[in-house]
Amino acid sequence: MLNIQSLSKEYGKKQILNSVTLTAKSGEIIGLVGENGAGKSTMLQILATLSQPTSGSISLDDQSYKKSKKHIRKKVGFVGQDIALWEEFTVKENMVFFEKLSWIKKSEVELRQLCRDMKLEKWDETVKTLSGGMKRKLNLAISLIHEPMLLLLDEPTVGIDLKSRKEIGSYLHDLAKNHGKMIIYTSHDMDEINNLCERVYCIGNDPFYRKLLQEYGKEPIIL
Ligand SMILES: Nc1ncnc2c1ncn2[C@@H]1O[C@H](COP(=O)(O)OP(=O)(O)OP(=O)(O)O)[C@@H](O)[C@H]1O
Repeated sequence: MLNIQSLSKEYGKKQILNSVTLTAKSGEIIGLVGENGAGKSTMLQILATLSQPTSGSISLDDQSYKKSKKHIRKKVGFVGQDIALWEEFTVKENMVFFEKLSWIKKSEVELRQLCRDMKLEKWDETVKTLSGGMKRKLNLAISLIHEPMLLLLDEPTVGIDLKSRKEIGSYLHDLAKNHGKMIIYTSHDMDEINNLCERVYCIGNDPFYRKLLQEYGKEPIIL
């Protein structure tokens, strides 16, 4: 269970997140929408322990973010908007490198299967020769090596072709429903959010997003 209580974030005098309270259970996929600059990435970065909230508390499976950062990091997978890969290494070398940093060990066969699950077959190709979408698939595969229980995905499918998006969506759905992962997902693609997420939160009380969510038959939940 992820438990976020009265979470606020300010940058200087600018309030980005204002007393956010939200809980998520194993198997849930939660969508975050909102205009550019609303605070979606800020929220994910805090949940990934990469940024500190100004106030409020977070716990994952009753472990406090404040007290157990090291343990929390073992349970969280994060795919940020920026691609973070070794460009001169092959796909395989990137997977093996990040596996070495992981607390869960994986064989080469398992690492290759993770890439296949993301519809990435280019095992021996240098990352710099891959397309943007392929790099995103590799980033996603890397985020799953340590089998996180909470997966934070910040616009993970930007640039990924429609067929692969659909397949990755099914894979994420399976991860949540059959393997008990919690997933928090941001995207500007409302169809994607609508298909994947049972609960959708709007960051910032913007009438445009309230209306959009209603049009999609989602109860708008405002943060
Ligand atoms: N390190 C920082 N210092 C100061 N302000 C910041 C910092 N990081 C983000 N911000 C500001 O916080 C606000 C929220 O940014 P954030 O990246 O979370 O928005 P977002 O909803 O993810 O936007 P987008 O849809 O464009 O990705 C923005 O106004 C941004 O300028």
